[in-house]
Amino acid sequence: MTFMEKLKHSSQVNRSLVCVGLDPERTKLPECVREKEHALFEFNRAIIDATADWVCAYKPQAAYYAGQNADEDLKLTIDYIHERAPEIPVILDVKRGDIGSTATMYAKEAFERYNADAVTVNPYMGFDTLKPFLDHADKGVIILCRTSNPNSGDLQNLVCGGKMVYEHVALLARDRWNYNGNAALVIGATYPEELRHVRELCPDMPFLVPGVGAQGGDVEKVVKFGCDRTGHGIVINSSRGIIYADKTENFAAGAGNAARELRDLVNSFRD
Ligand SMILES: O=c1ccn([C@@H]2O[C@H](COP(=O)(O)O)[C@@H](O)[C@H]2O)c(=O)[nH]1
Repeated sequence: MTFMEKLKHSSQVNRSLVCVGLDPERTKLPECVREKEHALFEFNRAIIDATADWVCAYKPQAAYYAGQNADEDLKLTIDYIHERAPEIPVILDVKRGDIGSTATMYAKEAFERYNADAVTVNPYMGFDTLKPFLDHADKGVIILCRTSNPNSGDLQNLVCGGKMVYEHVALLARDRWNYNGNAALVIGATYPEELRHVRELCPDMPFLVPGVGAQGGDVEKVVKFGCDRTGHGIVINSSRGIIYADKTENFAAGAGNAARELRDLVNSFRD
């Protein structure tokens, strides 16, 4: 199955538009796992077991593994998701972007070394830097468009040629970069009006929407403005809001409850 087919299937089977962000920070882990070998993986494994029935995707953010000298934990985590919940796609959040020859190696890293189903990419350097990812027709390529952070408008809202930069990105993704039907966009939950606008520009494209939970995005607006005409088309990510819902040794059950509650809240706003 391609990433797009897998995502459609998992969101239907689990009736979910929720993605759990697997962004574990060693110092924040409960004591019962912190000292274990491969502590990040052990933490993730318990979270995956507790949430697999409530989500449509998992999104490990690569920085949490690279920054804590834990690449092996990332590999173990992705392998475990494929084994334990093979129907749920893995989005590797790395926001890559570099010249074509280097991008080819980044694509190999994401899709061959880590066996991710989809990857996030930064479009700042243009099409030739995205092509090595987009050419993997079975993999998802999720392009930063209007990101959730406070200063995302510094560049993304600049007007050139009568349109803002993020609008150019959305139109390029729709008209030029989606030649394999595997492109998607990142739109932050913290910018619901922009989400509404990009949905108008790209009625059929899937969106990864981070920024609910810890960043305070409005779930109702995300669902109402972001869903496509079939009531799908968005993957709503929450990382800290789910994985740290309970900081005790009952953390996994707490994450399971938080994921189920977010799924149900999202579904309460779907048509
Ligand atoms: O615009 C963006 C793009 C990516 N992210 C990533 O999503 C999660 C959000 O974590 P929370 O704990 O739910 O705030 C994190 O991995 C970011 O790197 C984003 O927040 N905004």
